[in-house]
Amino acid sequence: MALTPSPAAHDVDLAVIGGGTAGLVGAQTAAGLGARVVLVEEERTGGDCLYTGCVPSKALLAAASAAAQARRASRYGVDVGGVTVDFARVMQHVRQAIAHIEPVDSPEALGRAGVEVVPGRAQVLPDGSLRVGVRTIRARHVLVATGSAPALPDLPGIDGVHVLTNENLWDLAVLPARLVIIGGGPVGCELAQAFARLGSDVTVVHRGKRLLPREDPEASAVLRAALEEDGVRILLEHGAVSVRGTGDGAGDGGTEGGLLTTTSGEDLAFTHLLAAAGRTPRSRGFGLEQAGVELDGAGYVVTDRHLRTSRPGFWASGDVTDHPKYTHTAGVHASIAAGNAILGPLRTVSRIEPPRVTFTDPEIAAVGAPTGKGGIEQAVHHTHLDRAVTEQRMEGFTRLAFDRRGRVIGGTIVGPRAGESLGEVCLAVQRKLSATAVAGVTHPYPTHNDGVWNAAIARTRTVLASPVPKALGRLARRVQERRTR
Ligand SMILES: Cc1cc2nc3c(=O)[nH]c(=O)nc-3n(C[C@H](O)[C@H](O)[C@H](O)COP(=O)(O)OP(=O)(O)OC[C@H]3O[C@@H](n4cnc5c(N)ncnc54)[C@H](O)[C@@H]3O)c2cc1C
Ligand SMILES: NC(=O)c1ccc[n+]([C@@H]2O[C@H](COP(=O)([O-])OP(=O)(O)OC[C@H]3O[C@@H](n4cnc5c(N)ncnc54)[C@H](O)[C@@H]3O)[C@@H](O)[C@H]2O)c1
Repeated sequence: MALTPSPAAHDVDLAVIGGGTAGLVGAQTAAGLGARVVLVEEERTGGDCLYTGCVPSKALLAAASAAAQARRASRYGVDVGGVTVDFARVMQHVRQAIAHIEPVDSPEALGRAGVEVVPGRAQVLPDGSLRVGVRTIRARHVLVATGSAPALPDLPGIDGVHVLTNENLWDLAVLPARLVIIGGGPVGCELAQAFARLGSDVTVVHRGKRLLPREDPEASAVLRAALEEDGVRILLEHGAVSVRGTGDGAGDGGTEGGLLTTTSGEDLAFTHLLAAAGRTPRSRGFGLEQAGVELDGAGYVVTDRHLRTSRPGFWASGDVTDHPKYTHTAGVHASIAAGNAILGPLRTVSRIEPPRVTFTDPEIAAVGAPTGKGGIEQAVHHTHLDRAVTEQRMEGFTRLAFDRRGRVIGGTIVGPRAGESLGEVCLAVQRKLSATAVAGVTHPYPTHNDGVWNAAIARTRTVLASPVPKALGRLARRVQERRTR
């Protein structure tokens, strides 16, 4: 959405720098509490999630999934015929999804919520005020919500080729013929599957031992098999060493082709190269450090549990901090930071590892304590999940982690729409529900979400079969027998 300059200069309660998810939620939270709020945005409100992250990537995956489902329909006895992908229309669908959501994040919507949007780049002055163009904003509190940018691997030759990132990918007019992706994290995996299913020849070069290294190892293995079934070539424990442009892929928005040399000495030819190798915080170049806001070694804004920075009156949330980089985390943390700024430091960030979903097929969904690390766990493999059987989608599993008191402290679900089933595990973890409590709730049959119920029931049975509950059961029976004598 285009921004138009606003003239007035006045003091406010909260100035927000950045109009992505964190900035939008922080500004609206403070305005909802009756505060006078301005939000400074240098490009367009909506941020990464709307324009270059969650929304376009999920829209692309939806198109890719349609292609994959059509190709695989014959497993159900349904023959669809040849599948053709019209990439221009796929990208039109992606833009339509963005356009549908855009008004919600627009300066007009913010204005209606009581937030004044100031277009331009905020510069923090040593006295803590902000300069935006010719305007100076003196705010009682400042929320830094400037997000992160894609990290470009520092490789010899990389300056000589056009590198795709999540920022410029959405300008592609032609489907990449040979796409090499550096990185096997969430961005690399989601986009590898999307492009492979749309018809690109995709190779992922990942230096870790497994894809999604932060998730359950079995989830990584299932995902690897799924991507390979889609035709993705996966090189694990492989780094990129250098890049050389060859010009082969020219003709698509100036993108050149080239060769990427890996640590094993292999030359991978590409028409398009995508960097999905992590993020860099946008914390430098606008006066934060000079104003006394401490950054860590990687450049993230250092915050305490109330999301205060080292400079009094300055708060931070979202990707610019060292917290997990998800839209929901950015939003929740921004709401905490803005509320604390206006009402006093009442709320702290949760210590629970936040929910996360990698939207591949199958989806990899997890929350709380990591699973697959050998704690108290209960797994249900989806060969025993009737809905998965009916859809021939039995490759996944549901694994719950428990503490010594039998409470759910984490879970991983791998399967179709696993992200939708994760909500219940989030509730159980957040509210410290026991396996017995989850097992005691009637769930509809047959659903993918049954995996959570079945795991809780299996755990409850295991606990009941252990010596102490058995002895208690015997004791209760004896008491009843005596009473009835
Ligand atoms: C490809 C991809 C897919 C993703 N998919 C998901 C997903 O499915 N689910 C999920 O939960 N998360 C997902 N994420 C992560 C999610 O997008 C981010 O965690 C989230 O957008 C971070 O929001 P933010 O507000 O911190 O930053 P941003 O959205 O980056 O917003 C920061 C804003 O600050 C502005 N800005 C920066 N500096 C200044 C300045 N000095 N003055 C004025 N303005 C400034 C920028 O222009 C920008 O608009 C994905 C990320 C990527 C890259
Ligand atoms: N569905 C979602 O919620 C979703 C989707 C996409 C992104 N995100 C967020 O965005 C963040 C960034 O994602 P990402 O995938 O770019 O980063 P990441 O840090 O999660 O993963 C990048 C991977 O690339 C590997 N790598 C880095 N440099 C390399 C090199 N030179 N050669 C080979 N491998 C290399 C790293 O070992 C790492 O595991 C994520 O942490 C996540 O929070 C979320």
